[in-house]
This record gives sequence, C-alpha cells and structure tokens, in this order.
Amino acid sequence: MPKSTPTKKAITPMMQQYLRIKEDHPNTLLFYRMGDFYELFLDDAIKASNILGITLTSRGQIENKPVPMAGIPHHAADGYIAKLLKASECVAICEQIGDPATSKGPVERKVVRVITPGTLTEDSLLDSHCDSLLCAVFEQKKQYGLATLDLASGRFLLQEIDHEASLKTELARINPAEILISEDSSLSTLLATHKGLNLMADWHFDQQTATRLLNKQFGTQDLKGFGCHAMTLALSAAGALLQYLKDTHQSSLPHLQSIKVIQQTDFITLDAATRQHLELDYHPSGNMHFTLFGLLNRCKTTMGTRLLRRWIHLPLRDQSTIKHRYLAVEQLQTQTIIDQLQASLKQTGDIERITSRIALLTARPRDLVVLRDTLKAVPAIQNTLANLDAPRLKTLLDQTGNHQTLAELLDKAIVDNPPVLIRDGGVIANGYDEKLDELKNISANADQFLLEIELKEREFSQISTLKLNYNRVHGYYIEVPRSQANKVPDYFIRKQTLKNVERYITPELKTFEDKVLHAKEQALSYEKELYNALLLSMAPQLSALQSCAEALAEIDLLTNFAERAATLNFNQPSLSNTAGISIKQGRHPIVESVIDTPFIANDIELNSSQKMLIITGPNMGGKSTYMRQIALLTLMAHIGCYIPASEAHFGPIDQIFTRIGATDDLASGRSTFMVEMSETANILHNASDKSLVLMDEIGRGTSTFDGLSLAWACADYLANKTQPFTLFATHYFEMTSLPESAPTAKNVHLDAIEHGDHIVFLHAVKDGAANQSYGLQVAALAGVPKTVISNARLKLASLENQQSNFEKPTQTHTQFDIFNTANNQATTDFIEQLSPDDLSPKEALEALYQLKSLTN
Ligand SMILES: Nc1ncnc2c1ncn2[C@@H]1O[C@H](COP(=O)(O)OP(=O)(O)OP(=O)(O)O)[C@@H](O)[C@H]1O
Repeated sequence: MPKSTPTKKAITPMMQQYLRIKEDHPNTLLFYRMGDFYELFLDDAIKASNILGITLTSRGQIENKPVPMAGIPHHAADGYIAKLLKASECVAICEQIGDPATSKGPVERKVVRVITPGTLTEDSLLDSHCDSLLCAVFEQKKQYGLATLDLASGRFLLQEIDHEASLKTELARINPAEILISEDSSLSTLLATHKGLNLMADWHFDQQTATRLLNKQFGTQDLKGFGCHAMTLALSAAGALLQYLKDTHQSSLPHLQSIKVIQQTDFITLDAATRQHLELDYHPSGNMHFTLFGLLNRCKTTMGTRLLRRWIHLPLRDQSTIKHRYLAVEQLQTQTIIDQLQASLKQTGDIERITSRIALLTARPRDLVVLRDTLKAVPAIQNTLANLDAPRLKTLLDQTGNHQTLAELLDKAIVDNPPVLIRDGGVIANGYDEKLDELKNISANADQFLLEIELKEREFSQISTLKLNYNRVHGYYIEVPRSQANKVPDYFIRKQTLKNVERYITPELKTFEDKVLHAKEQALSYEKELYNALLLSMAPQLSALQSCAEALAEIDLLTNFAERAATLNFNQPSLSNTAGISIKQGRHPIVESVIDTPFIANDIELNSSQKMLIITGPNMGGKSTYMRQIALLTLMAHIGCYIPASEAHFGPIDQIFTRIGATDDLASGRSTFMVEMSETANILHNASDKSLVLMDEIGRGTSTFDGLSLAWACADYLANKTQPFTLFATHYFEMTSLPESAPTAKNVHLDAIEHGDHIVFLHAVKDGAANQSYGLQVAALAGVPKTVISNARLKLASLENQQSNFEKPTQTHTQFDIFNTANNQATTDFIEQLSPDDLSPKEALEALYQLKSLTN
C-alpha cells in the first residue's frame, strides 16, 4: 500500500483503478499491465527500481506531487520477477481482462495471480535442482504443527513436533522458500530471521475450517484415510497453507491429491549445524563439487537430482527400506543396464513439474511435447527393468504405468516443434480438429478462393472487366465499370457508386469475408480453447502421471547410485540391530576425489563396549577428515547408497551430531565461542546411546584451562552418561587420560614423521595417544616467517620448562594433570612448587586460577 493513500479527488480514472486494486494487495508489488508493459507505481516503483536497477520515472501527479513509476516489458517479466522473488518480495500480476475497444474509461483489470517465493510452478522461475517449498507452522503451548507443500510437484506433508529445537532442526532441513505463521504467535520472534516469513491473521489457522478445506480439496468425508485426522496442530497449519494457495493462485489445485504424514522418528535427525559442517549440499566456496551432493549427483533427470537432495537430507532409520534400496542398486550395477537406463532417462523431462502445470492449466505447449517424449521413452525403461526382480524395482516398474493412449493423443494434438506460447498459435497439429483445420485453411487459402470467385462471377456475368477487390473500409467487393452495370446478376448487391465504377457484394462473398476476416482471430482463440480442453481432459490422468514421475525419479537415482558405486569403488554396507559402527578401509569420498595423492583408508570399530574414540595427532594429520568420513559414510549408508569402504556394518542410528570448526554467527549476535557452546549444549541435551557424535577440538575457542576443563567435562558426560558413539578429536593431551575413568573410551591417533626440516603426515589411524602436535612445523609449512617460527620455538621451550617446574616428580605426563582434584596432595604439591619470586604478574594470576580450579 502506498504510504499515504491519496485522496481520490483529481486522480485520473486509471490511477483510481490502480489504487483500488493495490488496496487489496498491500504487501505485494503490483504489476499493473499497460499495453506491452507492466507498470509499478508509487512505493512499489521505488522498491522495484532499487532491487532491479531499473529506471524510476514518473507519470502524472497526485496532490501536486509526481507519481513515481517504473516499467518492465511484458515479454521480459520472468527474469525481473525471479530477481524480486530472490529478494523475498511477492508480485501480484494484474492483467487487462476487458476489451479496450468496448471499454468506457480504463479497461477492466484484475489480479490473476500472486507470485510468491513458496508457490512457484513456472519453469522459468524455479531452480530445476531444488525443491521450492511452502511451509505453514502453527504453535500451541510450545507444540508445533508443520505443513509443507511443494506446489510444483503436489507433494504435501504434515508433521507434529514437540520441541522448539526440533522445529528449528526441521526448518533447517526443509529450507522453505516461504513460511506462513499466525501474526499472534510467538513464532514471529523465534523465526524472525528466516527468509520469506509471512504473517497471517490468526483465524486462517482455525482447525475446523482447515479440516473442511482439506476434505473439500481431496473430495473426502474425513481425513482418517490419510492418518492425520488427530493431528490438530498440523491440520491447522495445512488449512492456512491451503487458503493462502487459493488466494495466490486463484484457481483450483487438482494435483494436490493427498497428504502424507511424516514422523520425526522415521529419519536420522541432523541439526542445522551438522548439515552445514558435513557440507552435504553447501560449500563455503560455493563450489558444489566439494559437497556430498555434488559428488553423488550424476542423475540424468532433474527429478532424480531433486530426489537425491531430498534423500541426502532425510537418511532413514528403517533398515528394511534401505536394504531394498541396496538390493535395487546391486541389480542395477551392470554396465549395460546402467548405460541402457541412463540413455533412456536422458530422453525424459521434468514431468513432475509439468504435471502440476497441466493441473493448474499453465502448461506451455513445449511442456506437452516434453511430456509426450517422456511417455514415449518409458517403455524402454520398463523393458530394461522387466528383467530385474529386486522388489523395489518391481514396485517402481509398476508405478511407471502405461501411458500409450496419452502419448498418442499428444502426438496427434501438438505439432512437433510448437512455439513457446499458445497465444502465438500454430500449436495444435493439423488433423486434430476439423473446425480448426478449416479456419486455418480459410486464411491460408484466401487468395486462391477469391480468384476462384472472381473467375466464376466473370464467367457467369460475361463481364470480362469484372474485378474482385478489397479495402479496409468496405472489405471485399466486386467492381464493375458503370457501362457494364446493367449486366450484373440480380444477386449482386450494390454497395457503392463511384464516378466510373459500381461496387457490389454478393451473399457468397459476404459469408467468405466474414469467414476470412475473422478466421485468423477465430483460429487463434479456437486453438486456445482446444488447448485448454486438452489440458482439462488430462485431469483424470494427473495421479498416474505423478506416480510415473516419482518412479522415474527414483529409478534415475538408484541407477545413479549404481553408477557411482561402480565408478568410485563403493561397496554395499550391511545393517542390523546389533549396536555399533564398523568400517573397514573407509575413505572420505570428497577428499579422495580432490587430492592428487592416494587417499589412506582407515578402519573404525565402535560398539557397545567401545563407544568413544579420543583422537589425537598433529595438525594436518587427518583428524577432521577421519571424523567427517565416518559421519558421511553413516549418512550415505542410510540413504541407500553404497559407501567408499571395503566392508561396513551399521547398527541402529537415530541422530548425527557434529561440533566442528568455528564460525561466528554475526546475524544472530553470537561469537565463535558462543556458537561452539550452543552446539555443544544441543549435543549434550539431545544425543542418545544410538546417536553418532563428532566433537572436533571442543574448547579451543577460550582460554586453555577453561577450554580443557570444558572439553574434559563434555567428553566425560558423553562417555559416562548418555553414551552415544563419539569421535572426540582434541589437541589437549590431558584428554588422553579419559579412558582411565571411562571404560568405553579409547585413544587413537594420527601420526606424522619428521624428515630433517620436513614433516610427513601418515594419515593412518593407530591405537593409542599421539605424543606430539607438530604445530610449529605445520605453521612453517604454511609459510609463517622463519623469524616468527624461531621465536615460537624459544617461547615453546620456555613454556615447557615452566611446565616441568609444576610437575610432580613422579608424574610422567608432559603436562600438569589438573584433574586429579580429588586428591588434596595435588593442591599441596602445586602450592609447594610455586616460586612466587619467579612469576610475572600474569603468570601469578594464572597460577591463582589453577589453584582455584584444583579446589573446585
Ligand atoms: N586419510 C587421508 N589420506 C590422504 N590425505 C588425507 C587423509 N586425511 C587427511 N588428508 C589430507 O590432510 C589434510 C588435513 O586433514 P585434516 O584437516 O583432517 O587434519 P586435522 O588433523 O583435522 O588438522 P587440524 O588439527 O589442523 O584441524 C586434508 O585436507 C587432506 O588433504
């Protein structure tokens, strides 16, 4: 809405119409159609010109002030709209719907569609490799209902969540383009920084209205069949979502045919930090090749690619489903089968999204050509699959269905290479409809037809100078010299008398004229009618097409898994209910693909009697790589993908947590250490004995003693209390004594050897603790100036010297054991060894802190 609504006095009728329409769309940029342009006015114009970098002009005045205006060519609107959506703006498309020729005042206009980031279906506005999702969240007493819709495919999901943290985790996974919440709920604060947040009036979330709307949408009496009738919170969210769609799309949504319930417990949970740390489909460099998704994606269809992304974010807990996927991959893993299937899949298009556009009656002619070609490619895929008997492949084969009739219909109806838009005509093939053929023939053959009439009339009247002519005012007419006028047959009707000639029309010519003059126009509008009827006639097949699209996506993805396994030497893991993670000769798939040297494979053995590994070793030794590798392999195994290992076994896993690396979260005002601690707190609160936890250098973001104490206490808590499978990498050597008090913890290390000035990293994981950190050598390797390194060496020697002064004569540890606090002797020893005269004020203060920590 313009900031100050001008009084309507002295405003042009067009501007009055604009303001009236704008009043109904206060939070969207109104694209007001004027001829070949969409015009934006007032505040909308200013905003759009800023975001799009287009010229801001003005048109007319309101209250003596120029009205800001910015225009966008109609034919190039998609690109501009995409940019506005990226900036989280919504756009209302207001078209001329009246006839300018018959309109008094401004031609009638109407908003025909509101385009919002979460409700896209247009090919040109969507990322073909990513779902674009709309979420509605409803909150009641810290319980949450979530409805998620992919309008471009019709996938509609409901879930209920009972923790604020889980809600955040889910939203991080779903990554919706737009979120709808009630303006009265506390969610507006909780989700304040989320992109595409849209506040709706509370009544939109009324549960009874929601149930009624959903039943109407699905044509059902109740929602029992979908298993969601008791999910009151999620239903409220779904109702608001449906209402929003109806408001923005202004049309029915026949491709929303069902709703699925998902349970948190069906999937291995990964919180937002873990998704980021594991670089699943995002890399700080922006290079997708360095992500798991980038490595695994060799899908031949965009549907398969999107499914891969979905699977990567939703590893399953249900081992039976995963085993069926393994079995399918196993059977597909023959080069000829992979080649055959991938060749056929290349012939297919994105029929998932095309089906939705057919349902919304927005499919373009080329969509139908792609659908036709896809349906024609399906039998070859079916033939290849027919020889395989893995149950999942059989199910998918059935799901592809038989679409021969539809393919034939499309073959008959649409020309081979249609124009982009139906409004240009030339889309419907000859022979599909007699009336259209006739209309097209009339305009195409008009000249010939006129010649024939001219000849016929000349012969009949015996007037050799009779001519057939056309002008814009009188249309077609027959012209005869006045001298011959007495010879004209009596069915000639005089139209005009000029000095030397008489002009006539005949009934036949009149009919022809009507036909010809309107034939082109009629052909165009009739073609549009036929096209719409064709789209409507496909309504009964939407569901079968959706199933086929789903099946093709999964066939593509499973074939892709088979190809990746063969190309990258991945093997099938085994799954069972025996707790543990056991991997032989595992490799980090992404590091392996980017390094020039051979990757050193490593084993891991975690089970109920060995739940934690304390991992030490030099900087650059490979600790982080090893830990991430275990998490990535666990995740890959649970999406049905083979893994880079010679053998592997996984027991049940419920969650994967990581605390790796350090980044500020400036947006929400959290320092590096604060981020580290919040992630740690989340792990300590939520990890169970079936979770996999990765802790990398916890505590390094604060002072040594604080950090070490925290690291110790966290590891101790995990090892002795919650007991998840834990990989704990640290540079604090003190941590290596944890196994003494935690029987399920064990030390492993990565080694390096020195060769003169050089250091060689072995990257092999071995039992026991490391004895050196090689920090200075690594710094030298990284190019830190020699003088700095020598200075550091001196400082190190002095620190080590100082430290050995603190040590008890009997201790063999290289550092002072601050954890032996139960023993008063340690405190006494510490005090006895203090030499106050030799301490600087800073060292004295540190000693005081140590003393304090010993007495705690
Ligand atoms: N198993 C391996 N085989 C071959 N190269 C490896 C292996 N593991 C790690 N590397 C190489 O070593 C580099 C450093 O590994 P990584 O970051 O895991 O070390 P780190 O021990 O965690 O170091 P820091 O303690 O400094 O964080 C990797 O980028 C990779 O190039």
